[in-house]
Amino acid sequence: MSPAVLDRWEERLQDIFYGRPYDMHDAALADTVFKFPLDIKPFKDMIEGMRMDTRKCRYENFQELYLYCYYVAGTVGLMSVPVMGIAPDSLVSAQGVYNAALYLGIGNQLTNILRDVGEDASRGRVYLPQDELAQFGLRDNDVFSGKVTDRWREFMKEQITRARFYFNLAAVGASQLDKASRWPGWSSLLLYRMILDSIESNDYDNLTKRAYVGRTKKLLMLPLAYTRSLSRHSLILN
Ligand SMILES: CC(C)=CCC/C(C)=C/CC/C(C)=C/CC/C(C)=C/COP(=O)(O)OP(=O)(O)O
Repeated sequence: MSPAVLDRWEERLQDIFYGRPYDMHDAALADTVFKFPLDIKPFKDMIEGMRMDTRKCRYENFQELYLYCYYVAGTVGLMSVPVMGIAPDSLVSAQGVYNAALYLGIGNQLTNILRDVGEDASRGRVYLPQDELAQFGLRDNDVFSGKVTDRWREFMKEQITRARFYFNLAAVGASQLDKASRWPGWSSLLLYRMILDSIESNDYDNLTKRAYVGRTKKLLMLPLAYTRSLSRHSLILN
C-alpha cells in the first residue's frame, strides 16, 4: 500500500465521519457511524499501523511489536465495542471492557504473527521481537532457514504463552458485552486461540507449516463459547 493511497483513505475516512461517503462501501461505514457511538481515533490509528507496516519489517523489542499490534488489531477491538454494546449491568467498567476488547485484538494479532512466521519470512519480514530471538540464541537466519530446532521450540513456547496471556485479559470483558454479543465475542476469542493449540500440535513448526483449525473443531467449539457466554463470571480461561 503506497503512502498516497493511505493518505487518500484517511481523507475518505474523515469524510465518512462528516457524513459524506465517497462510494457504497464508505456509505455502509457512514451508516454504522450514524447508528453507533463510534470514534474516529481507532480508524485513524489503523491506517497509521498500515503506514508503519510499509516503513518497517523488523521489531527491536516487544514494546515496538505491541504498538504495531495495537495499531492494526487492538483498534479493531476498540471499534467493535460501541457496535457490540456493553451490558447495562456490566460487572466491569466501560473502560475495562474496552481494554479487554483491545487485548483480544492484541492476542489475535500475536497469534496471527505466530501462525504466519514462515509466510512472512518468505517476504523478508520478521514480526518477532529481535531482542527475544537473541535471548534464545536465534537470529533472522534461523527464521529464514526453515529449520525447527529445540531453541526455536523453546522460543515459540514463550511467544505462545504471551499470546494466551492476552486472551486471558480479553476474557474479563467478553462476558460483559451486551447479551446478543456475548456468544460472538467468546467465539472470536476461543476460535482464534485454538490456532495456538494447532501450532503446538505441529510441534512448533510454523516455519514450513501454516497452523489451522479444521471445520469440525471450529463447530465443536461453538457450543463451548455459548456456554461461556451464559455466565457473567467466566473470568479465567483454562
Ligand atoms: C472481548 C471483547 C470485550 C470484545 C470483543 C471485541 C472484538 C470482536 C475484537 C476482535 C478484534 C479483532 C478481530 C482483531 C483483528 C485481528 C487480526 C487477527 C487481524 C488479522 O488480519 P489479517 O492480517 O487480515 O488476517 P489474515 O492474515 O488471517 O488474513
